[in-house]
Amino acid sequence: MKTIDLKARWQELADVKDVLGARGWFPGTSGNLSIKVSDDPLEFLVTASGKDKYKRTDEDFVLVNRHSKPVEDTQLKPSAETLLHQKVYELTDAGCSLHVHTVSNNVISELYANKGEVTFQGQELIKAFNLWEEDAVLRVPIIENPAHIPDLANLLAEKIDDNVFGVLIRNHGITVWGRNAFEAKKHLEAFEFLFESHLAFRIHTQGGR
Ligand SMILES: CSC[C@@H](O)[C@@H](O)C(=O)COP(=O)(O)O
Ligand SMILES: [Zn+2]
Repeated sequence: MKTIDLKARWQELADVKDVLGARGWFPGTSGNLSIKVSDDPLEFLVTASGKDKYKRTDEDFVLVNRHSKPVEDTQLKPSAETLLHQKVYELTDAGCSLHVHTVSNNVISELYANKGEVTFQGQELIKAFNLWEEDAVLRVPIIENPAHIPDLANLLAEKIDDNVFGVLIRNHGITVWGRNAFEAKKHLEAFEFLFESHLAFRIHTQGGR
C-alpha cells in the first residue's frame, strides 16, 4: 500500500467525520467510522476507540488488517466494533463503513424490533439507494444488540445481502456502507432523513394516517 493512498484515505475519512460530527451524530464518544485502504490483503483505517469524535487529531484512526488488528505497533485501540466493519468489507464491495447512534435510529430500531425490519416505500429519498421504481421498497433489517462483539458481528453478517445498505442494531445505532466515502455518507444521510420523517409523521398523525 502506498503512503499516498493512506494519506488520501485518512483525509477523506477525517472530512466525513467532521461533517457527521457537525450534525451531532457522535454523542458520548459513540460511533465509529472506517475506510478501506487496500483490498488484498484487506487493510482499513478505523476510528480509535473511546475518543471524542467531535475533535480532529492525528490519532483519530488506526490502520488494521483483515483480522481487525493494528498493522503497526501502537498505543491506540481500534474501535471496539471494528469486527463489524471487517464483516462489511468481507461480505460486500464496500469501501467505507459508518456507524452512528442517533435518537432517530434508536427509536426506530426499538419501534420495529419485533418485526425484524423497517421498510420504506413511496419516499423520494429511497432513490439514494438506487431504487427508482415507483413501487420499490427499501428494507432495513434490525438485529439484537448482544454485548459480545463477535456475536453482534455475526448477526450483522447474516443480514448482509445485495439489497441491504445498512443494518439497525436495537437500541444502539446503525451500521451503513457504500462503495466509497461519498456513497456511504449519502446512504447514512438518506437513512436518517427517512427515520426522522417517519417519526415526525407518526407524531403528527398519532401513529395512524
Ligand atoms: C460509549 S459509546 C458506545 C460504544 O460501546 C460503541 O457502541 C460505539 O459506538 C463506540 O465505540 P468505540 O470503541 O469508540 O468505537
Ligand atoms: Zn456503537
